[in-house]
Amino acid sequence: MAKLPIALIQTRTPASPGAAFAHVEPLIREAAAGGAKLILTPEATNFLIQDRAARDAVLETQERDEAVRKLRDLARELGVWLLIGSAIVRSGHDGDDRAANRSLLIDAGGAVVASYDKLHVYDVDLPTGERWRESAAIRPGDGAVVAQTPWGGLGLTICYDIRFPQLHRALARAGAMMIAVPAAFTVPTGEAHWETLLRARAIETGCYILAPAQAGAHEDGRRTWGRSTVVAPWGEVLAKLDHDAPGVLFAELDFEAVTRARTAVPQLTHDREFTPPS
Ligand SMILES: O=C(O)CNC(=O)[C@H](CS)NC(=O)CCC(=O)C(=O)O
Repeated sequence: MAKLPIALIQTRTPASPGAAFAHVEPLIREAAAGGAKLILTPEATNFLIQDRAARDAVLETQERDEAVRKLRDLARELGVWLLIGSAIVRSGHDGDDRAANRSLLIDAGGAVVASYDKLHVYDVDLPTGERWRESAAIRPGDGAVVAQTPWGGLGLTICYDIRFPQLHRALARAGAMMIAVPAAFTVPTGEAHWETLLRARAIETGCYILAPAQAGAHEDGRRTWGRSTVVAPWGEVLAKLDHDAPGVLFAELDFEAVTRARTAVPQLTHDREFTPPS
């Protein structure tokens, strides 16, 4: 099969959907002009805000969110597939006013062809004093998704999901050849864990890992790690933005590398049932 030219977009997303679209649009145009057929953006592409009241003031449904609508039009105009790594949108669940942290896969005609709500939410107290309670504002999803693309299965995950290897294994066993890991990693955990986690998930699954990241000092005062990365199925870093500025990262995926990795080490067929430790 022919090789697939892709691009990861690294963003420093602002705090409103209008500004967020204006920020990401030229980067996506650059990616398409460079030949990418599949373009992936980070977690929280439609706005990045910590403050709950400020977030609620701009929160919209997936259909009404300004950035999501304009990104769908842009995918159609450019004739590319676009993974909105995530958009923060109304979850649509009665009696739960929390949002969904949702990946949306847009086809080259602008249609939403797959969506995934982040499963694992980031409730963590870091040694640096940074405190995160994502569950207060985000309703976690409850299903895993392998989206079908013209090039093969694309497993959908978001950020903190990278720490749960069983999810990735399930995606690979269900046909994923690539796994998306759109992120907004914190700086201390990015420095210590980011590349190692991405490489480990690639090695364990024999999938390409595509990890577009939020980067740098955001409007709302937070800092994210950046370092958007593509890892090949054998575990080597194929491409990386080694900084925390916005940018475009190009790579070419060769799915024969998936077959080669899985033939060399057929671990996905070697899972065993076992008695749990007591
Ligand atoms: O809330 C938003 O606007 C966007 N979402 C995030 O920033 C999320 C939840 S707070 N961040 C992570 O999952 C970081 C994970 C991480 O850093 C790790 O696993 O170490």
